Amino acid sequence: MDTVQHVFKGTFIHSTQRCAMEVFENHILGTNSAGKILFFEDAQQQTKLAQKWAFDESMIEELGKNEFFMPGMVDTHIHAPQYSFIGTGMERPLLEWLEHTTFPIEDTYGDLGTASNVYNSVVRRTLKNGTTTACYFATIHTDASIVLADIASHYGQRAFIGKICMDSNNTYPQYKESTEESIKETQRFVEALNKKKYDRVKPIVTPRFAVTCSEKLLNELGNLAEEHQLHIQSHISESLAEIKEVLNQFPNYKNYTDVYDRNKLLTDKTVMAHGCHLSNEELHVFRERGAAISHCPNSNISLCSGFLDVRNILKHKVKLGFGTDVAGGYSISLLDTIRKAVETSKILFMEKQKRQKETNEINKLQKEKLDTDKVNVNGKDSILEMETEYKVLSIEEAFQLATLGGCEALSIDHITGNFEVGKEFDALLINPETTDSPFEVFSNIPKKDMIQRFLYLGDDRNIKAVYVSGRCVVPFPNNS
Ligand SMILES: O=c1[nH]c(=O)c2nc[nH]c2[nH]1
Ligand SMILES: [Zn+2]
Repeated sequence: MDTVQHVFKGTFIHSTQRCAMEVFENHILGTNSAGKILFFEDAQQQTKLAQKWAFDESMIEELGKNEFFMPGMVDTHIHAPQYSFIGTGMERPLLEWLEHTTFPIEDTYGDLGTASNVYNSVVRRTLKNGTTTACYFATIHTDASIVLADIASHYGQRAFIGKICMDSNNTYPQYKESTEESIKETQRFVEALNKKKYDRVKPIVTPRFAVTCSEKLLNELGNLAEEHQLHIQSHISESLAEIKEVLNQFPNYKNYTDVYDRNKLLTDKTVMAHGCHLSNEELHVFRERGAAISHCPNSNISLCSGFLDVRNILKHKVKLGFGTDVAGGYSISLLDTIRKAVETSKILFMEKQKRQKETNEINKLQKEKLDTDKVNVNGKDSILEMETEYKVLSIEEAFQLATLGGCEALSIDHITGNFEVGKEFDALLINPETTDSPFEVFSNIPKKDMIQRFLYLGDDRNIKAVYVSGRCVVPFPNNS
């Protein structure tokens, strides 16, 4: 029989595919030595569960009155080396920002000391802020990318690590590799990570974006991913200038999505960052392939790239997770992403409302004109089509996307993402009443309101502990 490792009692919140947020008060959850959830039931079943699973009731860890567990958050898109310049240099649009800020700094990561220092910081900082799974871009340097994998594994973060591939760079030519080198080094990187047999760290094939990749490179990377059944990540349709560049570089392709799709880079293990300007036709292809989008609202605003219409992505049933996109995004916290995603959706809502009002007014004038002129021929064609009702992304839906949604996007939702029995326990213990909490909990506040307040106002001071696969990884052990 499974040995019980932890038993927690108190309030738990999580999402399922059908329900954005479920709150379970007075519940009891047990994990085994493999970090999997053995039981999750009403605490009235405590004695029965203790007998069934042969644990002593004195081992139960009881949560404080307003404390609760939530699933760990999933950052589906983050650039580890860019953490060194987070919060600076965002006055330029994407392509200029890459040329002037990003490429020159990433180019220095051939130095393992630099890499080790920054990668230690970014893994610690993300974990402390509740990122239990991170999907990282590193740089083109293979050995430094292996260092990132070692560090993520050392701290117990669940991670995908990508050694960046790019064989063309018109704006900063010293930062690139030859096509052959890029493929050979990706193979070496994948082999090195596989050899290490990490528990929860995996390689991910990472063409930077079509702008810095030749067709041959994209093609070979697609073959490699197919042969070894690997995950894939890249960027797509982030800014209009980028799309123009891609259409110029790849004249024989129908659109940006087609460039990745015809090179086998759009699979059910693919996560593409941004997608702000994807057409509905392209979203259909995403849906058919089972490929995911990483929504990075902080970066989309910071680099003035565009607004992603989350509602339209969900309507097309494309898998969707959240990304901080550090350092195009200036915050490593997914709580910030949750807020920016809701705000972006509200901005789109207001824009649509304004358009609807104007459409109404035009239609009214048009109708009056038709009536007075008694013009009937094709009269209906003059009436503008009304937008159907637009529903703003709720804070609960944003919570769902930051947790279970991220796991779906990375195709690990069968492993973790909520508190279903059998899944690995990736979780955050939240204390809304910690002494230096950035918000107050007044007495008798309803639980749902307190949770909302944490999502809008909380930060790492409220994250008392972080668990990945049942192992407590924050607070950090004394010697690490
Ligand atoms: O936000 C972004 N950050 C990057 O580093 C990058 N590279 C290509 N496209 C990109 N977009
Ligand atoms: Zn990015």
